[in-house]
Amino acid sequence: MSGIQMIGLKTNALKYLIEQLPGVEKCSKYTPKYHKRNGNVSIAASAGGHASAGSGGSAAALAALAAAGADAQALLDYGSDQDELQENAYDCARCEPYATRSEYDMFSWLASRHRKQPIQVFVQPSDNELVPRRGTGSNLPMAMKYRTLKETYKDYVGVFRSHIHGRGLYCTKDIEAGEMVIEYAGELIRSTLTDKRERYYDSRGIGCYMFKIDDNLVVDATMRGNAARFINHSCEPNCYSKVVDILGHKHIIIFALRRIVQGEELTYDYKFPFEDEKIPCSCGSKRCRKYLN
Ligand SMILES: C[S@@+](CC[C@H](N)C(=O)[O-])C[C@H]1O[C@@H](n2cnc3c(N)ncnc32)[C@H](O)[C@@H]1O
Repeated sequence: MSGIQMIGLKTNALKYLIEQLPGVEKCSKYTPKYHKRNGNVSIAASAGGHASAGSGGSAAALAALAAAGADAQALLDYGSDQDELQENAYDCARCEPYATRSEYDMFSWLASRHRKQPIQVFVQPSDNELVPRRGTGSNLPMAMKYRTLKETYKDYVGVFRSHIHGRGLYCTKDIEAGEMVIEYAGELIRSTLTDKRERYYDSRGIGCYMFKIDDNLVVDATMRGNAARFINHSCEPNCYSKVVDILGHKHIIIFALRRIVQGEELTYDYKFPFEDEKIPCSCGSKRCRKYLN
């Protein structure tokens, strides 16, 4: 098998596409099969590009081309009036950076509208139905519940595009009231460091994700964290956050305020302090306070 065959250049579908590339008319040694020069088109180049087989093809092709009208002609003319092809500044289109993505936001793809969100399924369990538990809402010691949470939380949550803001965390499997949902994980830092870090993140255009534990400690989830950092605020939330002492260490745990069904966005009240510079709230709840702070 020749190299040309191996990369598929002998397949008709590829020939059909390549012959439409801008600048192709400059390949003087190549005779186009489908997109003949000067608008002289073969059968397969008709209208939608679907090859019509059989002998009466040329008449059908002409009819189809006439039906396609200006569009087909525009396709054939494409590139013919371009004198020089532009060189790619990065040598190759594959090396070109994405123009629409923020340079430092590694997770902007999570908000893609092409990521299918979990479908909401409202099934109320009947009173005598045994609700499956995963040991994060039971009367077990906090350390045991926390261990179960670490092992299971990824089965229950997922990050998707949010109607509230950017990305949000969604419930992918029903969660019972009182259960641990996820830990707000990150780097535990002294609060004296936060201003310096915030300035650094701002200067680099990096979105800053921090959660205050108390006056001395802050969890910085900006560079090292988990999906909890994508939880949006709601004035009527379905979760709440609580600082929990587990074996002598402080952890921020997000708990379910009520039963949450698959497909619901998880939210908690940020309880931001009142400030003059307002952040408008878009939680959309009936009891929305209009601002986050
Ligand atoms: C921890 S992030 C939440 C994740 C964020 N949606 C993202 O995609 O990165 C917190 C920021 O999200 C925005 N946000 C969260 N909840 C909001 C709400 N209800 N209304 C408006 N903006 C909100 C605010 O800019 C807030 O500072």
